[in-house]
Amino acid sequence: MSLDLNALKKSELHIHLEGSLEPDLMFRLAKRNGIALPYANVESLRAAYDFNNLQDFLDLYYRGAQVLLQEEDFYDLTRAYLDRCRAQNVTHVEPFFDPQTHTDRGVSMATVIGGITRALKEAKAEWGLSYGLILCFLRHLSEDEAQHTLDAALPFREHFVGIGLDSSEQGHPPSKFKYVFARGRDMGLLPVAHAGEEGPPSYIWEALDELGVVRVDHGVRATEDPDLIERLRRDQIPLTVCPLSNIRLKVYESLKQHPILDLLEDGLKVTVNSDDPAYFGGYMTENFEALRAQLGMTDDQAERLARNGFDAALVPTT
Ligand SMILES: Nc1ncnc2[nH]cnc12
Ligand SMILES: [Zn+2]
Repeated sequence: MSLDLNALKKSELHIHLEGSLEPDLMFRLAKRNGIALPYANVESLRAAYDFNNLQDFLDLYYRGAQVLLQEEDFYDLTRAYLDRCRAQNVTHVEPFFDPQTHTDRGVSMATVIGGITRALKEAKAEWGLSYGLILCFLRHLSEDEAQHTLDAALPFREHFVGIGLDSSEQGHPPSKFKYVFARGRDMGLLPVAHAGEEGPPSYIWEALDELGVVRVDHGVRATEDPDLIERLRRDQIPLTVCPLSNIRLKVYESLKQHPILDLLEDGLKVTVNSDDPAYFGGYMTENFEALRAQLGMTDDQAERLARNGFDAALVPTT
């Protein structure tokens, strides 16, 4: 009998809440808010989930997020994701949210953070979930806009523990956000950043040396730079790897080419995560199952990957 990957206790460190918006909820919220979607039904929306790269996906992801308007919408989104966590024995989560995607449409920071944290607190009280929320800056926008976003979030400082960097990677190096990250660090916010998903290894170096990140999101292109691999191993910098995402966004042609298990065996602190599960065909269990089916992940490797998810957490886990 092999290990039950759904029952395995797991921690998720790389999940965009907006990326957990399932098509049926998207349609329900569109109806509730009187928003027209450019798709006739859930099936035709799902059929559009055929991406050639990160930008292709982001275009749909930002459009989908437009159905989120009221506090209740952010609550329903987060609650639905946390219900999946409970069903898959994910007992700790450190989710990202993208305030600029919402505040730029006139939705207030209070509405966004209020809905998300209500669901997180409820899950903690109901079934003992532990969590830490991470506010992400959109890297295709300017550093000034990121500074304004941090200002707008300050009244809610107690509700998030970290700052992150996401959206279109190519052409938007981490160094572009050096000052806002320095300010966030001074406030005690823990810095993380997407780097080396589509961007070159130099972006991972910048995330480490210029933003001072304590964890790298994706980071898979580190495999192109042996000195960087040595740095990540020496300092045990966690990588939040997202296998199904990397296939859907064509970072790798198939999981058979994915380096996650080689990185694990090389002594790097790699973790398994879902990224945008509603768009990429799976939550945590499905990601672990794909690694077993396609890469021959052993039970021992699954247990080490799951344990790394807890070791790499920013805040205490249950
Ligand atoms: N995989 C990803 N990379 C960069 N930005 C994102 N925003 C949501 N998912 C993302
Ligand atoms: Zn991501």
